[in-house]
Amino acid sequence: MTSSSTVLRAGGLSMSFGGFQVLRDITLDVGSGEIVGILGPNGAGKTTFMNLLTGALKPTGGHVELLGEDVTRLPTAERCHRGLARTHQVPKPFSEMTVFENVLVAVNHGRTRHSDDPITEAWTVLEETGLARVANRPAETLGLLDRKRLELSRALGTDPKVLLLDEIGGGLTDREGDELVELIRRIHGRGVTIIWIEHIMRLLLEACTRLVCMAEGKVLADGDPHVVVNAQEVQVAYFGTAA
Ligand SMILES: Nc1ncnc2c1ncn2[C@@H]1O[C@H](COP(=O)(O)OP(=O)(O)OP(=O)(O)O)[C@@H](O)[C@H]1O
Repeated sequence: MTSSSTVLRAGGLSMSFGGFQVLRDITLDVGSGEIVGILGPNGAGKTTFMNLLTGALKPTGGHVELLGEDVTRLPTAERCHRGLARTHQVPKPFSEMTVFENVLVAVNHGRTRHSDDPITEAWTVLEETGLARVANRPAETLGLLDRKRLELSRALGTDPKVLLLDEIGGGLTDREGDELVELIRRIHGRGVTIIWIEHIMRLLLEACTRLVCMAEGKVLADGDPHVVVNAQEVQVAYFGTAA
């Protein structure tokens, strides 16, 4: 049974592509106010899992609950209106629009609550994510790091209750990584629950209250981040050898 503080629930989620089973019976409850990191080797099924949570893919088994309601059959846009936003591993902005316009679209069309002042709200997001300096540039002219910041900005523009991040830290310097952790903590401090898929373990250990390790489409370990990272089965799955 889902606890009253559970904001997102994967109930026995499975996914197959043709005869290839990518996810096997994944059950995960995410409570309000958690920052849950998800790590696992390439091909573990992390992005597929996120795609099932957001509705980009329909599961071959199991269900998804958002804020206590079954949303398994709802499309991505409807889940977004209910408070579930994501970033993509490969940024997907509206390329010919400016950075500001991209976020304005999110503010105007990604929320249930009508914004009385979408321009100020979009600007506030860009200031928070550090993109105000390039607000008037077409999105297609941004480098990779700013495209990732724009992914995050567009997600924040929808005013999410639950934010899913897919490898947003890749390619950052140590200092940029520190800034990202700080930003994610700030967003979390406003009451947003966060699920963060990432390969950079340092970032997850610094930011997350809980860590889940996936391998071969299953949850291998789930709990305190330092305990999970040091678990022998996680070391073997992730590094190929025990520490
Ligand atoms: N649309 C698809 N059709 C067929 N196979 C797919 C499809 N999407 C993903 N897969 C396969 O499912 C497996 C899991 O992929 P997924 O992208 O979810 O893994 P991941 O853990 O996110 O990996 P990475 O860390 O490399 O991003 C991989 O073997 C992948 O090739």
